[in-house]
Amino acid sequence: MSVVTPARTTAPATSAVRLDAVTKSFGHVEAVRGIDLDLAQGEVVAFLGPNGAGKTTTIDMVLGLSRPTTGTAQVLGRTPRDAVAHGLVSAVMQTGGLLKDMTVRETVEYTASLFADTMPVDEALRDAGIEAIAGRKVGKCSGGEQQRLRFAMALLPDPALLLLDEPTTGMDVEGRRTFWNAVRADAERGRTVMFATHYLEEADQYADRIVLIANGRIVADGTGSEIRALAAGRTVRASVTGFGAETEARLRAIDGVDAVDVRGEQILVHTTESDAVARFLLTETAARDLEITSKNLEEAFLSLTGEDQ
Ligand SMILES: Nc1ncnc2c1ncn2[C@@H]1O[C@H](COP(=O)(O)OP(=O)(O)OP(=O)(O)O)[C@@H](O)[C@H]1O
Repeated sequence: MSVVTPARTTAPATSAVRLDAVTKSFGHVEAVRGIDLDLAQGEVVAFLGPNGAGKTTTIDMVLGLSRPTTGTAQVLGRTPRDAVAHGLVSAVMQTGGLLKDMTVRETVEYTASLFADTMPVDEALRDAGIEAIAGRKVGKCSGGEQQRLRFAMALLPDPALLLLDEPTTGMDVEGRRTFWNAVRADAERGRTVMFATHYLEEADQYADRIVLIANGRIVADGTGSEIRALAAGRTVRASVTGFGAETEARLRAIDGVDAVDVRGEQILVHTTESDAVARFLLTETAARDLEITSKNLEEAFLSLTGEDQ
């Protein structure tokens, strides 16, 4: 494998990742149902979504491990396979691929020997924050240390794009923090990073941009605070008889209301201002059985995709 065109010399106008109307089906399962995505070079982007959302399937297509059923995937203006073959893309996966009896340094040295040209092993160890444990056997490393080791291995070809698929699953809080600080410090130097996660806090803390995915579709795309606002809302439910279009319009006009669903006598409102909505329903309509619930991220995903209806 040869290493060409480091990130900084690629034309800035080229997207790091570009997906156009990408779908992926496995038999009857539509894992990805039409994703358009454009990542600029140097962005740190979280791919956030619940189990089965289609994160891994999408990342596999960006890595060239599988092809879209329809649509196109491009990485730095090339096909994913071509980009990988040119050493432009690396990945840190959740598990696998480490030999317990080798030391951390030996593992990185061995991986480096598989490439025609790599960054110095010491530099990769340093950037991944594992210099101090370079002499330790892999089998004696914690889960977090092993992930930083995988990160060091992924850095060797100095890839323009780094993909991480739920890299901190099973790690404790401290392990997570150390891991992400290493990734973030490295990204400051211009690398594009795309990572999949279940954790809103992780996405919020370490990504510049969050792409929210559910049921194979992008349901929101924005900064951490924009996405947090979606998850921070509450759901107000009530039964109302004689709820007309004019009342519904007034309800929708209340600040903070972002979705109103009327099904027969059941009214369901998603809002960041649940007190104002409750007050309106109780004083201006014949609402009864009013209930306010916090919306967790999973519910936010479901209502955004309409899967809860
Ligand atoms: N090889 C496959 N064959 C059949 N179905 C698959 C295959 N790979 C994925 N799927 C299905 O596609 C959907 C999306 O899976 P995917 O692994 O991409 O989700 P994910 O967001 O990465 O989930 P998780 O967070 O649980 O890893 C799921 O319903 C999954 O069962």
